[in-house]
Amino acid sequence: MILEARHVRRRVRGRTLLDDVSLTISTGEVLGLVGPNGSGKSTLMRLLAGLVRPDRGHVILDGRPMADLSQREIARRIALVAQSAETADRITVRDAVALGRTPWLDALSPWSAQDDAEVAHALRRVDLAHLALRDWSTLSGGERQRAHIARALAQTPQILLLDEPTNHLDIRHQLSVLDLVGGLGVSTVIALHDLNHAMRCDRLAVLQDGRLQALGPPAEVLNPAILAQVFGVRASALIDPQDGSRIMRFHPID
Ligand SMILES: Nc1ncnc2c1ncn2[C@@H]1O[C@H](COP(=O)(O)OP(=O)(O)OP(=O)(O)O)[C@@H](O)[C@H]1O
Repeated sequence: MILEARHVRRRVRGRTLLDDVSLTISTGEVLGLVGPNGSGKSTLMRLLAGLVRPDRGHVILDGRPMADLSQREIARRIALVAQSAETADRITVRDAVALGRTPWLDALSPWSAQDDAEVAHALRRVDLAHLALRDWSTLSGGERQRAHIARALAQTPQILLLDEPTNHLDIRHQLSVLDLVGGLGVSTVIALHDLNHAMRCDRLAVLQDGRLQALGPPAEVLNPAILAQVFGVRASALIDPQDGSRIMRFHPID
């Protein structure tokens, strides 16, 4: 399953939010999307999810223009966890996650034991099985975030789009979400602000003012020129003595 943006542009009320962005998400890769606030990451996510259409260019899913696919066909292949995802209040966590099964259900395929198993598995993966019967409205921000990820996993997508999935999470759950994403084997686009977290991705796309500034392996993409131009910082690299991995410390450029 390959998802591709070809020269997409998105304008809203005379403002260009994305301009001539082209990228391909290959099977099984984790593509990180980074860029300053307002650079167009969420807009690109929504285009890739088929929620909005480009007014120039195309989004192509497995060789077919997204515009030719029904929402149901898209939802069987792509799951989005949006930044401010909301769910109706009077619902248990389990039922909220079960909504992820919707694209797979119809009169000929009613809810089955298989759907139960997918929901239970998704809840376990995000460490929420113990809260399955809780009322959604009682969850903390981070628990909600993990429940949204579980809902997306229950959808069993071939492509997962995660818009800043770690932003409400404590450090342990941030790491567990990143480990989970890395181990899923599902093509994933993940918008991140923490550039050290972004280093774990297979490739990075850097957006600035709606334009793609760089695309490639993280160590190449987050070079001094891009860090200065796009993020307004310089980095010093430190080596973790425990495993030899490289960590960046950032300093503002005056
Ligand atoms: N419907 C809209 N009408 C007008 N401007 C919009 C609309 N939606 C988004 N924008 C603007 O488009 C730009 C890109 O927004 P977007 O949410 O894609 O950025 P982002 O990179 O995800 O930002 P952040 O890191 O702050 O979440 C922003 O300047 C935003 O204010």
